[in-house]
Amino acid sequence: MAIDCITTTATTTITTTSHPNTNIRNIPSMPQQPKHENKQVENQKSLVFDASVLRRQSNIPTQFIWPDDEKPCKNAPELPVPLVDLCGFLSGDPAAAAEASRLVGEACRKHGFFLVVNHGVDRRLIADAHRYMDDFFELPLVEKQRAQRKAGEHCGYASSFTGRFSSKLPWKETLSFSYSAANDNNSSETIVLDYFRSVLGDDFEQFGRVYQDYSEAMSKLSLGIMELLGMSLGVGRTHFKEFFEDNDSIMRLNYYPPCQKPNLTLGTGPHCDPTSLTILHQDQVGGLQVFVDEEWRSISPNFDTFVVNIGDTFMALSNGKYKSCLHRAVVNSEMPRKSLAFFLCPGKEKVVSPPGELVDSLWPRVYPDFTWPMLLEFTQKHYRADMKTLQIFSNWLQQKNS
Ligand SMILES: C=C1C[C@]23C[C@H]1CC[C@H]2[C@]1(C)CCC[C@@](C)(C(=O)O)[C@H]1[C@@H]3C(=O)O
Ligand SMILES: O=C(O)CCC(=O)C(=O)O
Ligand SMILES: [Fe+2]
Repeated sequence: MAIDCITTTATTTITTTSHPNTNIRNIPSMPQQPKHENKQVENQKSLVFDASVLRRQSNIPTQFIWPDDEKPCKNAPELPVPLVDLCGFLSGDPAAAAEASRLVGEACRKHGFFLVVNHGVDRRLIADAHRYMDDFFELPLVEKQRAQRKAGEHCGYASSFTGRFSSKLPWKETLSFSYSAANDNNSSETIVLDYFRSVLGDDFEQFGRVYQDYSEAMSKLSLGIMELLGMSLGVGRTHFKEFFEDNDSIMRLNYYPPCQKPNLTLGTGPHCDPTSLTILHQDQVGGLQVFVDEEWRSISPNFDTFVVNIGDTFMALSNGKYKSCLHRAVVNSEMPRKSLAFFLCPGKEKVVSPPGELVDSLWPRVYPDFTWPMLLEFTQKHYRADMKTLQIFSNWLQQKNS
C-alpha cells in the first residue's frame, strides 16, 4: 500500500489546491504546467519522506512513481565528454589556456557538459565535504529538520519535496545554502559558517567551516572557468569573470537513499539548471545522466574530476550560443549516492544581457533582459524547473513587458 512508506502527521491528504504563495492559477499570465506538475500540497506538514522508514517497505508510494516516458533506462551508454586539464591554464600558460578554451567551447556548443581535472581544489577538502554529508544525512529526520527549508525559499533541508509537489517526487534529500562572494564587510568569509551555526547550532561549526571552504573553492574555480568561456566566445578573458565576481550562488548537497524500486523513480527529474554554471562532484556510485542526440547517456564518477555544465542563465548570457542541456539523476537499490552541486548565479543587481559581440542581425537577441532573482523566484514559486524553464520564463517576461 503506497502510503505505507511515508510517515505522516495528522493531516495526510494531498490536495490539488496550491499553497497560497504558489498558486499558479491565481497569478495572471502564469504559464500552466501539466496538472500533475503544478499541483501543490496544501499543508507543508502533511507528508514526510523518511529514508529510515522507507527502507523497510517493499513498495514505494505512488507519488514517487514517474510516468513511463520519464522512467529511467537501464545501462545508459557513457557520454564522451571532453576532459579539460586546467593545470597549464591555472599556471598561466597561454597555449594551455587556448587549448582548454577550445575544448570548453566545443562542448558548450554541443551539449554544455565537460569535465575538469587538475582544478586546484584540495582533495582533502572534497573528501571532507563528502564525509560531513554522510554525517548530516545519517542523522535522525527530526535533527535534519532543524534546518527545514521554508515554503518558497530555496535554502534549507528538504526530504524529497513532499510539501512542495504532489507527484513525480524526487527520491532524494537535499541541504541547500547560499554562498555570496560579494565582499560587503567581509561577510562572504563566514556566510556558510554563520548559516550552519544559526540553523543547526554551535555543534555544527566544523560542518560550516568545511562547506564555507568548499563553496569558496567552487566560486574561485567557477571564475576561472568563466575566463575560459569568455575566451571561447571571443568576448575576452575578463568579461564573464568580472560579471560573476560578486556572485550570489547556491550550494546544494544531494543525498539519494537506496530505493527498492529504482526503475520506477528518479533521484532528480529531467531538467536544465536555471542557474549559470554548475560544478558537480559525485561520489563513486554513479547516477548522473544527460540527454544528448535523443538518448540518455551517463557520466561516470571520478574522484579527481568535477562535472561542469552550462545552465539557462549562461545560455541567455551567451545569447543562446552555449547550451543548457537536459539531465537527471537515477537511483539504485544497493547504496546511497551523494553529489555536491555548486550553482553559480549572478549578483542580485546584475542584468543578464549578452555582450554586444554576441548579437548581430544574423544572430539577434534570443532572450529578454532579466535578473537572477526574477528567474529564481519563478522556479521557486511559480514553475517547477524542467527542460523548458528558460523558454517559458522568457515568453512570460516578454508578455509582461509588452
Ligand atoms: C535554483 C535552483 C532550483 C533547483 C535547485 C537550483 C538549481 C537546479 C534546480 C532543480 C535541481 C532542477 C530540477 C527540479 C528541482 C526542483 C530539484 O529536483 O531539486 C530544482 C531545484 C529546486 O527548485 O529546488
Ligand atoms: O546528482 C546529480 O548527479 C545531479 C543533480 C542535479 O542535476 C542538480 O542538483 O541540479
Ligand atoms: Fe542539475
